[in-house]
Amino acid sequence: MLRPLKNFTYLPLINQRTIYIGSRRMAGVANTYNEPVHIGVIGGTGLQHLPSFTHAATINASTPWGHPSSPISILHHPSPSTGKPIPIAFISRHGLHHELAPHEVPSRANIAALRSIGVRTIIAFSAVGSLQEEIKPRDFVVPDQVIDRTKGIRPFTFFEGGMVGHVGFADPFDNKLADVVRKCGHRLEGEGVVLHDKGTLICMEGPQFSTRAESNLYRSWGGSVINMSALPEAKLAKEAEISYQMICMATDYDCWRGTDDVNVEMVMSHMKANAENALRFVAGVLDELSKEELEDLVLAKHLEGQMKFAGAITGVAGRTKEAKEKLGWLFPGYYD
Ligand SMILES: CSC[C@H]1O[C@H](OP(=O)(O)O)[C@H](O)[C@@H]1O
Ligand SMILES: Nc1ncnc2[nH]cnc12
Repeated sequence: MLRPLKNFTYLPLINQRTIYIGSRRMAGVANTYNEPVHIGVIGGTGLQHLPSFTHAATINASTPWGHPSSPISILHHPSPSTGKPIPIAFISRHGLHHELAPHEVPSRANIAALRSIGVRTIIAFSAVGSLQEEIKPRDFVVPDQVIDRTKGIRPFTFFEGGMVGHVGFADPFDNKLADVVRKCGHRLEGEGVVLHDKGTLICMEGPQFSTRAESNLYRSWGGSVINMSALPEAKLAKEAEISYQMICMATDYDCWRGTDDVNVEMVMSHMKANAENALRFVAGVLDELSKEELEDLVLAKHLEGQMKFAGAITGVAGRTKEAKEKLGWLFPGYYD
């Protein structure tokens, strides 16, 4: 069994009386959850809900970096080994109705809110364009590298305003978690799921799609797939000592082929047609992560404490009160 974290801090909660599951409006779901939740899922385009899970609570979180993209839904996933419910925290990246553009997603609030309720492992889902012929629309990719083509307009770090931190980002995703995700994806192969084990993900600024010249440039760099959402999400997860892996589903060939240029309708129709596989993939990963032998991975024991030192480069005399307060909220006890 996963144990409660030490130093667990509860979120300030705001009363909420109404929650949404799928298209159903439900009243009376709890607005607090008194156990730590270790696994988070961030749903992207076309994956705004995880409808097959039991909805245990809806948390309206507030962080020093604002409110997350959506209320956090606490979902119960039955552990395949014990049958006991494992709680999962779900956030819809673009809001409950896709009202947030990629550059408007409050990634710091999303990551900070998830960490504050105990989350140490995040599975993030994304609809991506394919930059390679062999990655066909509806194929899944577990990327292992990222090229940053955002434009510096999104807040991208927790360490600023009087406390400097430098975290390693050579591997933007968590290799151990990636292995679990790949294993689960391969189990579904032959049932309509095609999985590519690796890939370089280009994260562009958007919200406009790429020009043809850009698309060809990214191909010449060895890019496999493209989206607008991996960054700063993956950077912030790394800073927050959270094990993070993105699962990508190709929805188009961007515009490099010269025919069938990407548009929103194309993305949504592939997402809709393959949503069942996407949900099965995520559920399979959650099944696996619920196993007792993966407890240390789920708790990201291998990352624990790394920011104590990475964030202590600023001498005590140089630290501002505001930075100390904000980082103290994220990492209770680290910089006392
Ligand atoms: C609707 S097409 C562009 C949009 O789709 C992807 O979203 P997400 O990564 O959240 O699934 C892409 O990153 C863009 O935000
Ligand atoms: N071609 C594309 N470019 C950027 N983000 C995307 N998301 C889905 N398809 C995309």
